[in-house]
Amino acid sequence: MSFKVQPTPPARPNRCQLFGPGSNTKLHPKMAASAADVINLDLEDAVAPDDKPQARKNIIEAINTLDWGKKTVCVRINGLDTPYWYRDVVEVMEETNGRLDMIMIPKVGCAADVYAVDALVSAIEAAKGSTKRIALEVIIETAAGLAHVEEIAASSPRMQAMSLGAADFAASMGMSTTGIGGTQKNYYMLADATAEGGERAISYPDPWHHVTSAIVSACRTHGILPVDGPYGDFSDPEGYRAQARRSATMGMVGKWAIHPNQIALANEVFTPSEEAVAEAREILAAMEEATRTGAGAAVYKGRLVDLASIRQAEVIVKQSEMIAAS
Ligand SMILES: CC(C)(COP(=O)(O)OP(=O)(O)OC[C@H]1O[C@@H](n2cnc3c(N)ncnc32)[C@H](O)[C@@H]1OP(=O)(O)O)[C@@H](O)C(=O)NCCC(=O)NCCSC(=O)C[C@H](O)C(=O)O
Ligand SMILES: [Mg+2]
Repeated sequence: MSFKVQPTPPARPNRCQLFGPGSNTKLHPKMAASAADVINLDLEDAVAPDDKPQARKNIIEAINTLDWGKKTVCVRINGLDTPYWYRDVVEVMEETNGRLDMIMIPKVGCAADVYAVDALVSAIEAAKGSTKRIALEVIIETAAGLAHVEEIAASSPRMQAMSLGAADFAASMGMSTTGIGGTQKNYYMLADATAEGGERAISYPDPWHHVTSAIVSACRTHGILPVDGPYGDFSDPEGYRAQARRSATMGMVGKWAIHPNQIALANEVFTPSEEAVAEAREILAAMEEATRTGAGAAVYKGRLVDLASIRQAEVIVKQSEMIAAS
């Protein structure tokens, strides 16, 4: 272990982030009543340019009047390369009544992008005399975002979460796909022609593996929640579940939903199952017994468990306890 202790991320559930355009007021009460942990009211790509001013007003109205329960309420502002973003921050922060929790910055490419928003947010908080500190979440969805992911994670004490935006990421990287998340039909492995059995098996690796791993590593280093972004085909629950399971296995804590039928899937995958929690507790018990007898390792169901297994098991138990307490 490094002398620098790995910081713990914010202890709040972030299994599902439900998105909805600020321009579609019909969706806002449904979002508030949903089972998502985080709500992302969107001013960016789901809102047409001419609709941005009205979308800001709608979002302010929704934040001020709807019952959001214990949800984390977040507004996605426009990118820093647009003329919209500063008014997004100013209007939403000045005209909401304290229920806003977080601002999401899309297409972040370097730490200075976060610094700029942090400066504006700080000035508005000071001017309002607000004691609540608005958190920041960023989306890694450009080549520059990936190249600078670690400095972005370290950019501000307001940083709470970092999401992967698969669609913009694919575009920025020049990837030959229009799919949003999931495996891609032209990204496949073909078994060696000389392999036994005749038929050449096809498998589909995860094209998002590298950026997912980079986000998780940057987030874990700096105590931030790593989150998987959208899965565009909301009529494909199995595809969503498979993508979410891969992300969870890689260390992400949740995933976006762009349609209500994805919420339960995210909550299912990112809530440790009773079976997983029971097994983790058994591993902890086995290691406690081993430690008591002076051994550094033990055998659990025919496999080795050691001190690292304690840390792995604790991740599952702590996550389950945090979700139960929320
Ligand atoms: C995608 C949609 C436009 C589909 O909407 P719709 O045609 O209304 O779907 P349904 O008829 O199947 O809806 C069934 C009921 O569910 C309600 N609904 C739909 N969407 C939502 C929602 N997001 N939150 C809450 N409730 C919702 C409908 O009103 C129906 O209700 P009822 O009539 O009472 O039965 C729509 O789902 C939508 O707008 N989704 C959000 C799109 C969005 O925000 N996109 C931005 C995020 S993804 C992104 O930006 C990419 C990323 O940045 C990247 O780069 O990867
Ligand atoms: Mg995007």
